[in-house]
Amino acid sequence: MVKPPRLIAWELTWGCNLSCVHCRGASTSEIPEGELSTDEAKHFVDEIAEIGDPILIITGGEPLTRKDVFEVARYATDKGLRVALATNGTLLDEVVVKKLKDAGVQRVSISIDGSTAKTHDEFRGVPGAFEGAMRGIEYLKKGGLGFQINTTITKRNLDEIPAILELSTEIGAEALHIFLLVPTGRGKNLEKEEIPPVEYERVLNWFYDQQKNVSIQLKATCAPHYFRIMRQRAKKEGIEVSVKTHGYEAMTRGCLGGTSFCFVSSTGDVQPCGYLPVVAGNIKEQSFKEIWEDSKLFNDLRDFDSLGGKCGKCSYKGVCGGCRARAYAATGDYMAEEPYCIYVPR
Ligand code: HEM
Ligand SMILES: C[C@H]1O[C@@H](n2cnc3c(N)ncnc32)[C@H](O)[C@@H]1O
Ligand code: MET
Ligand code: SF4
Repeated sequence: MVKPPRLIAWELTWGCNLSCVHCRGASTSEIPEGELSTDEAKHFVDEIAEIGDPILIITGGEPLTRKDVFEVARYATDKGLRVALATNGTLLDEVVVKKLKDAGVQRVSISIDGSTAKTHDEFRGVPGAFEGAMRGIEYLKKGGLGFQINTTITKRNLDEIPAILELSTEIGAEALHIFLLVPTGRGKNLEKEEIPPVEYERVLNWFYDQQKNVSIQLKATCAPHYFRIMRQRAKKEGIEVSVKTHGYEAMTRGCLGGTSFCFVSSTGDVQPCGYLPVVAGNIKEQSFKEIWEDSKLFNDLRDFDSLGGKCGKCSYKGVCGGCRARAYAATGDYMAEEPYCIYVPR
């Protein structure tokens, strides 16, 4: 039996008020064609609830540009899903925060891609984006809604990551989740902004060390090599990786796409993640259950022994798996080896 997903990121709309250089989405101010209607959105929630009770991350585009976001969130909460909202923060105010709370939203993520307004605004394409996000965070705090910071690491902000961690702690974030740039969507020509593999190794080792120094939760998302590094470091320290020593990170793995996570686009395409533009099926044409359980794409991704190149030979393939989106961006084959890993399997 195929286990249901534990986490679904749902691009409720691709409409957005910012224009970030790296965005995986189309994210324009135009009204997207073929976007799920409110009824279709609710039907999708019904289908998810039929097979499980995952964390549902309502994302975008900018989900707060869609008027029925609260109605859809409420509906999902009532169906027993744990709802989180991913936003750039600029459209939050007192009323919006109250509506999110009333809809049962449990946590909000705010994207911060620079420790200063200059870096963040240049990244996000709109002056005032940083100030808007900080203002949004104040509203969340006043309204008593917990939040986490999501940061995408690129060459531009690599040196600011320690300052972003400090800022996240200072402003009272519950967690800092780091993402590593995937050159896809509008960011597809940003290969030159990806940090080189040795820098990945360095920043992820730094991240491992920080978990011992700070009280907020740190999580490496879209950085599958972290889970190898965690085990290599623990081995050196002479400790076993367990929930007791490494918390939640001990129970999860690098790439979750297709095994316990999937992404659903604004038009209903089901993908392993938002950065991998390969479609398993569309929920307007097939049931979500059928797509999740039976599609070739998801079944390929569940078979770690079919991974190509060095990922297939690696003893860490069970805990890492490489970034399938980066492999696809580099080669056109989503099962190919992760191109940004320096580890040589023995
Ligand atoms: C509860 C609050 C949380 C929020 C607000 C949040 C937010 C996000 C966002 C915004 C994304 C990117 C999705 C996208 O737009 O493509 C994401 C991705 C992801 N998150 Fe979280 N997250 C939360 C909790 C968690 C937890 C508890 C986990 C534990 C497994 C998790 C694991 C992931 C994974 C695996 C991805 C996949 C990224 C991808 O492949 O597209 N998140 N999360
Ligand atoms: C939902 C989160 O995904 C990030 N995000 C958007 N596009 C990309 C990309 N191409 N690569 C990595 N992260 C990305 C956003 O900055 C936000 O923090
Ligand atoms: N627009 C939101 C953000 O910037 C969520 C989706 S980003 C692809 O965090
Ligand atoms: S990353 Fe988020 S805020 Fe930025 S353009 Fe994309 S959807 Fe909009």
